[in-house]
Amino acid sequence: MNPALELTGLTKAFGLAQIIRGVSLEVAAGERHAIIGPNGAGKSTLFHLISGRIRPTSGEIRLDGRRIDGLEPFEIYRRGLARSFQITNVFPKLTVFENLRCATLWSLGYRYDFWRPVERLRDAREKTDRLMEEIGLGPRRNVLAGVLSYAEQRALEIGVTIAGGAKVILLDEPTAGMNAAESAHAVALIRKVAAGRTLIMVEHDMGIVFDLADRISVLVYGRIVASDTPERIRANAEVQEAYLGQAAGP
Ligand SMILES: Nc1ncnc2c1ncn2[C@@H]1O[C@H](COP(=O)(O)OP(=O)(O)OP(=O)(O)O)[C@@H](O)[C@H]1O
Repeated sequence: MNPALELTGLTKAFGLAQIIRGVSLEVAAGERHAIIGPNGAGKSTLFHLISGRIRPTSGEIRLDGRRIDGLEPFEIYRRGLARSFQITNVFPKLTVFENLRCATLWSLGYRYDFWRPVERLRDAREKTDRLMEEIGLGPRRNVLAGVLSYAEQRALEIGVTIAGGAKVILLDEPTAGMNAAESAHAVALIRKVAAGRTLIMVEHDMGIVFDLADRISVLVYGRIVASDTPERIRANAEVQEAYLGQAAGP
């Protein structure tokens, strides 16, 4: 079986600055994979490369065995990889339901079309309702997104991300800015939406990373210095030295 996502010899330079310096990584289907590393290591750049926002200088990216490097972000999205963009996907003056329906309609192939058949709209409504329940926002159905709590907005944002039926989801710091209770709630949600999907996340909170991830890759100055189970990463001396320090020590 192909890995869900495979990076081979990936590099990215901005001018003379080599930011990603030969990253090879396989993420299995269904895996929850975390990418950690110090500030400036290149984690966001790696996400930009995978999601098509920027193109690699060299190397290859495969989604379920098929090359995606060089494709536009919307083409990569259509092939089943979606990335959360932290709030920016959410329209504040639309309700929770309307936000999710927008994303669902788009994913079902609706564009502005006067003649669209009503049956398919019913499909969209049902799909939207299921999605809203999945992310736990059923009780907030008719609330404007702009007045949701921050954590609820992040949940909505995850809903918008998965609306298109993506099999691989990239989450960029999904608990950033949350208090402990909100983070715990977000972790439960991530666990739920990750079921049956492949998840790759960048997260700074080591408690969450070690709790959620099946495997962890440590990126330091544009190179993966270790990629392993949480237990082995915790015990890895090079990782301790490069990044974790006391924070995740045994
Ligand atoms: N468009 C760009 N042009 C030039 N340099 C860039 C560009 N984008 C990122 N960089 C540089 O690449 C390096 C890695 O940045 P990146 O944001 O990927 O790191 P990161 O691991 O996500 O950091 P953080 O944990 O702080 O978010 C930084 O030194 C940054 O200044």
